[in-house]
Parts: sequence; structure tokens; C-alpha cells
Amino acid sequence: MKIIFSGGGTGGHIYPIMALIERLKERNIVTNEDILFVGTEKGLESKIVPAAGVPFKTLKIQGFDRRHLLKNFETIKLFLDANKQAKRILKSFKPDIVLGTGGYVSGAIVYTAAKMHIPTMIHESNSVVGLANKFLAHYVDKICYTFDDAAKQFPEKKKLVKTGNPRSQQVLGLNESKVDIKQKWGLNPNVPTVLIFGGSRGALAINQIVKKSLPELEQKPYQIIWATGQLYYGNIKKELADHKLSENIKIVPYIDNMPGLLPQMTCVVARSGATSLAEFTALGVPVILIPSPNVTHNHQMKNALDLEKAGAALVISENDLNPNNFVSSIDHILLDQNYAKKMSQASKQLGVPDASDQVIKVMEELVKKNN
Ligand SMILES: CC(=O)N[C@H]1[C@@H](OP(=O)(O)OP(=O)(O)OC[C@H]2O[C@@H](n3ccc(=O)[nH]c3=O)[C@H](O)[C@@H]2O)O[C@H](CO)[C@@H](O)[C@@H]1O
Repeated sequence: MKIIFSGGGTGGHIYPIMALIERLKERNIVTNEDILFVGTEKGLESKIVPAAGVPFKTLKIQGFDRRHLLKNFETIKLFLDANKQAKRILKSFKPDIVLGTGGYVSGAIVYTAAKMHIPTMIHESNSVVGLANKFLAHYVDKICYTFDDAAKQFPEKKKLVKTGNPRSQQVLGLNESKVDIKQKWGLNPNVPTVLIFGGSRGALAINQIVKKSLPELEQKPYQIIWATGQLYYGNIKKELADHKLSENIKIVPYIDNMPGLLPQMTCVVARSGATSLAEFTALGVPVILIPSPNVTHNHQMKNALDLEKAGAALVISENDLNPNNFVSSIDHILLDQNYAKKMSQASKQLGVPDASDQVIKVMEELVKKNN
């Protein structure tokens, strides 16, 4: 089966595809020659995808500016040009199916493929449907989704298939080698450890609160891995240059092998991006969620409250965040094993352990139907 994947901008659109590719290879459905990832040069995908050895091509495209409508002439022109580039890629690669996960780039390639009568599908990992997927829903053959709330926003009910997020299955798989936290960061694998990170790009508010809470956190009987995001790492290191950091805290820019690290974590503090949540619930990791307020329709808060309602997370809104409730929430989970266990069980109830296989089933059926 020859497949073009497309998704861009953030890790949340990229990792589900990477997880799918891994599973497709594992099941010998594809080799590297059968797949192509179409992204943009500027997005995170241009780093992650080639680094994983997956064939990668780019389209030149940009997002709509919702505040300055006049600026969108250039965007429309780029979109039309991107469709031409997309057509060339599709003609030369000849995919049996094209799958998009969101981001403007997927809008162009999936739309063009559908117009060329190539089987197409999208995967929506969020509780609030993104702009590209909303647009594509009219044209594609199938719409896979994770949250029931998302399904309600698609008028094309017959196309809907609930599959969960492929990243869930990946983090549960045994293929990723365990991150050796002792060798990598000098941490003790037998001491409870908290991972703190702010989504794929890091989050200023989370970094600031960790920094403010350092004096307290450094006294704790647990360890902390603080992944700042690439963007913030240099500054934080500079700001803390004169501070002798306690041994129980490690600061890193980014976690490369999240599936290899997450299963070892006692608790995680994070944003509530859709893919992160798919990972936490697949593993049942107790989490404290600090939703980003800077996302479309406040969808991270919606994602987070769904988990909290099920007993699978603690939620602190960014407005209410202070060192006091931040540290006491971590303590609550780390120092009360019973509470952590309950949270973990509730979280697992929400996870979808075979999400990749469910998406692959939809792909295979579509391709078969078309042959
Ligand atoms: C600010 C913003 O626009 N966020 C959106 C973005 O988030 P973002 O790109 O942060 O997406 P998610 O939280 O869904 O996924 C982040 C992914 O990056 C991985 N990771 C993160 C940090 C790290 O150091 N290493 C690492 O591998 C996580 O394990 C996860 O797989 O896309 C999501 C899915 O469309 C949306 O729900 C989010 O609202």
C-alpha cells in the first residue's frame, strides 16, 4: 500500500502519523519506499520526520490570519500554488491513499488528492476540530476521531469512525527502548519522578512557575525532569547560571524518546494537547494539566476537563496558577499513593490501546474498496 501522510505545525499533528508509520512497518504493510510525509519547511515536522528516516517533501503554504483579513490574499495565492505542487507530488508518487491530521499543509494535499479521486481520510485528535480538518471533511472518504465532542462538530456523520489516537498504541508498545534516566541524567530509577513539560514547543507560563517553585521543589524527596521546550532552554539556563541546582532536578530542552520515558514517570505536569492526553491515558499516568489558554476555542481546557471529570487528572487554569497550588498538587499525587492509583485507573479507562490498528483498518478498507 502506498501512502502519503500530511500534517504540520505542531507535534500534535506529527506524532500520530509517526506512530501509524511505525505500526504499518511493524505489521509489514509498508516499507519506507511506500510512504511519503508531506509537510512544510518551517514546521516542527521538517526536523522530526527526516530525523526518523521517513521520506519527506514540503509544500510552501501559510495559515490564515484571523485578525488581519487583508493579509490573506497572499495566503490564498500560496494555497493555490500549493495545490499545484501537491498535484505534482501526487502524480509522481501515485499513492493508494492520502491521510491528513491537520495543519494547512494537509489541507492542500488532501484536498488535491480528493479532487483527483484518490481515497482520502483525515484524523482529528482534538476535542475541537481544527480549521483544515473542518474544510477537508466535505471532501474526504473517512473521518477518524478521538473525542466524541469532535464527532459532534462534523456534519458528515456517515464518514465518522472512532479510532482513538495512534500515539496511544505506540506508547504502549514495547518497541521503544526505555530511556535510562540514570545514565542520561544521573537520576535514580527507584525514586518517584515527575516530568514537567509544556507541549511540543514548551510553555512560558509552566516554565515560569517551575522557576518560581524551585526553592521548594529542590527540597522534595522526589525527582523532577523539566523539559523546557527548545525555544526557552537557552534563556532558562542563562537565568539559572548562578544558581546551584539541586541534584533531584534535571533541566532538558526536549525529550526525544517520550514513549520510552513516560511509562517510568510517577506523575506528569503538562499542557492538555490532544496527543499528550492520548499518551497519558494509554499508560494511565497520573497528570496535572495546565491547559494553554492560547488555542482555538479554548480546546485544551475542554480536553482537560473531560479527563478531570473522569477522575483521570487534576486541572489548574493558567490564571489561577501559583507556586503554592502547583507544588501542593504535585505533592498530592506523589505522596498519596492511593490517590495516584485511583487516578491511574481512571485514566486507563479513557485510553485506546489499539488506536493505530483501528486507523489502519479504515485505510485498508478504503483502499480495497477503491481497487
Ligand atoms: C499551543 C498549541 O497550539 N497546542 C496544540 C498542539 O499542541 P502540541 O503540539 O503540544 O501537541 P500535543 O500535546 O497534542 O502533543 C505533543 C507531542 O509532543 C511530544 N513531546 C513533547 C515534548 C517533548 O519534550 N517531547 C515530545 O516528544 C509529546 O509526547 C506529544 O506526542 O497540537 C495539539 C494537537 O493538535 C493541540 O491539541 C494543542 O492545543
